[in-house]
Amino acid sequence: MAETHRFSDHDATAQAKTRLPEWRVEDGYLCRSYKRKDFAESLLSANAIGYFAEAVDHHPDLTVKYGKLDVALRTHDADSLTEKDFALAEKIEGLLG
Ligand SMILES: C[C@H](O)[C@H](O)[C@H]1CNC2=NC(N)=NC(=O)C2=N1
Repeated sequence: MAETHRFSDHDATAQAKTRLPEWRVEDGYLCRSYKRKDFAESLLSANAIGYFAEAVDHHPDLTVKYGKLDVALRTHDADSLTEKDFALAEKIEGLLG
């Protein structure tokens, strides 16, 4: 099944480059930082991501800062990056990018 395909670091980096040019693969996580106006906007964006994450039962690490939201995705069940991470990152990008 496509969703359980484990991407090697090399393939994940290639996927990110073509599908999600603003994202990077770092320490086994698919990551992006979004600039926001202030803390309230970072928190609002984190909540919007949370809504999607619950809907697909896949949960990014979110770090809410003043003016910045850090997003990091990994499929812990597979101990790897998988299609689930890229699919959710694309949804997040459509929402916040
Ligand atoms: C049982 C449940 O579906 C799993 O524990 C899900 C929940 N959310 C998850 N989120 C992330 N990021 N990785 C996972 O492997 C994961 N597993």
